[in-house]
Amino acid sequence: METLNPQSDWPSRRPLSLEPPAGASLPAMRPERSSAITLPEHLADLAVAALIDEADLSPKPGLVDRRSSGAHNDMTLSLMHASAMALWPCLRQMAEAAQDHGYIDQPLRGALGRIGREGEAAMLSVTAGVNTHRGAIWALGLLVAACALDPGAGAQVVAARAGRIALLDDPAAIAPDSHGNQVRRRYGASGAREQAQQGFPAVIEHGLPQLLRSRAAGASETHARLDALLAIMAALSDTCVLWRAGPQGLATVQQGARAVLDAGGSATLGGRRQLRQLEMQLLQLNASPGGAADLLAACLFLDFAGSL
Ligand SMILES: CC(C)(COP(=O)(O)OP(=O)(O)OC[C@H]1O[C@@H](n2cnc3c(N)ncnc32)[C@H](O)[C@@H]1O)[C@@H](O)C(=O)NCCC(=O)NCCS
Ligand SMILES: Nc1ncnc2c1ncn2[C@@H]1O[C@H](COP(=O)(O)OP(=O)(O)OP(=O)(O)O)[C@@H](O)[C@H]1O
Repeated sequence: METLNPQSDWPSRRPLSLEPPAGASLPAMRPERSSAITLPEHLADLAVAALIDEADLSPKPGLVDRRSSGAHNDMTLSLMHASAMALWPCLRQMAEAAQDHGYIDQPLRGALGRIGREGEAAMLSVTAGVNTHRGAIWALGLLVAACALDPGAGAQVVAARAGRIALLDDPAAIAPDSHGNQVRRRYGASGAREQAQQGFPAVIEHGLPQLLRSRAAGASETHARLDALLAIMAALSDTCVLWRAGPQGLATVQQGARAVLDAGGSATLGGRRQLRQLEMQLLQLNASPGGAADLLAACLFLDFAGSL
């Protein structure tokens, strides 16, 4: 585990402005589907767009964004982009496997597990071993597969279907001594696996409703997405935070995220003050809400896919 070095001159340690940088473009809108591409290709396009929009979204507390590398000293924004793009073939193959198969069963689960592990290998080869998107491959892989099984379905149905896939055992899965598993043992916490198995409640009950509420209240797309991230952070048992900062750190992150929303959200002066304080706390804890970031990408994917 990393230790905080207050003397570090790494730019990510400095809390920077909480305003979107001058000249930053608005997040990309949903990529349109051209008649020349297949449904699995389109779903992979949407998932990669969601990953790139998540990485670009600024100012995110503790996470890699356009301003800095947050609490990470092994990742940059360009690495996140390269990693997201390297995942396109694996996401397309997961959607193809589901479309070809047509229903949920053990062989489909096995195929998705194999493709997911190949996707992780592709990610690690592009990033020279850095875990940029492990949790995102898991969440988005399940969601593209669920979407390919029934492209007209709404977000809640897609997420529930993804949960049914996640509930099946993958006989070929290796049980690594991952950070998530260690935190599960130490604190009895639930993590990425359970979140998927429950049908992504952090996205369906918190992230997506907040995205829609903030848009309806007139917030810009950037602020609506930041509010969605904060709503997920406030509700999630994020094993990335637990691993680096323990239960006390997780409580600080959840309460801090809730305080931004209670102050009116990221678009308001009061909310921005709270957000700045949360960012300083995360940097002091050397913690980053990586699980919430993955679920924001999942939320953006479901938002894009909603009108397929
Ligand atoms: C289930 C996964 C994510 C492993 O989870 P585990 O908690 O053991 O690992 P790890 O500590 O590496 O965490 C994974 C990542 O999940 C994200 N995360 C953390 N907490 C949460 C949470 N509460 N909810 C959602 N995501 C979270 C973080 O980004 C974290 O880095 C997955 O990598 C896996 O088992 N893959 C096997 C291959 C497979 O079956 N793929 C299928 C694709 S459909
Ligand atoms: N913008 C982002 N910035 C940082 N992490 C992100 C971002 N988007 C998604 N993540 C997720 O966060 C996870 C990386 O977090 P982290 O580096 O804390 O995990 P780790 O490699 O398990 O642990 P550690 O780095 O503490 O040893 C990735 O799996 C990734 O999916």
